[in-house]
Amino acid sequence: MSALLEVAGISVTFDGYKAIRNLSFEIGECELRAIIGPNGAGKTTFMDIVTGKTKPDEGRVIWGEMSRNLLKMNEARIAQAGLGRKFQRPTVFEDQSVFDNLLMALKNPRSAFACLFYRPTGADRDRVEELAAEVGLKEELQRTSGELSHGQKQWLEIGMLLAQEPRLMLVDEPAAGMTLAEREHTTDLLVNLAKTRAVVVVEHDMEFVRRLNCRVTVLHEGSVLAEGSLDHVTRDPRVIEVYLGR
Ligand SMILES: Nc1ncnc2c1ncn2[C@@H]1O[C@H](COP(=O)(O)OP(=O)(O)OP(=O)(O)O)[C@@H](O)[C@H]1O
Repeated sequence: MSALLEVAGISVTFDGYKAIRNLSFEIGECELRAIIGPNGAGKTTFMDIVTGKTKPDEGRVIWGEMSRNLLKMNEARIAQAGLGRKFQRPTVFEDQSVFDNLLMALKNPRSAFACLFYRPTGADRDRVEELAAEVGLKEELQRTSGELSHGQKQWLEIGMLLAQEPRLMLVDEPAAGMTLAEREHTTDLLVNLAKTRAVVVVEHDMEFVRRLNCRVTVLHEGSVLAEGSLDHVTRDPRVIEVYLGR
């Protein structure tokens, strides 16, 4: 399997502290991957580098079959190239309905002129309904987004990200603050999404990661410490040491 995203030998230093050290990582098309690691392991910085928010001091970040160099692109161009990122805190427009939030997220022309005269087409409405069904919000389309539960807001934001048709979605701590039922829905949703695109989930909740039933990458001190199934990595003495030995 050829990689969709290839990160090779990246390093980043902040004020003399090496937050990422010679880190390499690959993910293929339609692969689901969990990234775990203790606080300060470099998970957020890693995602910042892949999405163009932070530039590494060294290394390569290569994307897609054309082997495009993401380090030469800014955040907006990286997003256009097909990398979508979902941050931990939902940022939906609370005063707007679920329908309108999804509609605004559709991949339509975004010039000021086009926005001013924008009227949704039948195809736009169908796509919004499809997205709502995909994330489990079909019954909530007319509700004001601010009324949704925390979990539902997260799903709405995942739907808004999906509207941009990313080939790789980076999802930061989706389970945080969710009820058990919401967590279960979210794992099913992510597993389903990874059937048609690559999904990277950064998560602390091990039960959640277990339910994802996917390959796991363990980061520690800015490098990959272990990789494999959750059972494989949690049996690794170095991983046990990092999580329990201090
Ligand atoms: N802008 C910055 N300036 C200085 N140090 C930074 C900066 N960003 C991150 N760091 C440091 O780099 C290291 C990695 O941080 P990062 O946030 O990537 O870890 P993390 O694995 O996401 O942690 P958490 O699980 O707590 O979110 C930490 O020691 C952090 O303090």
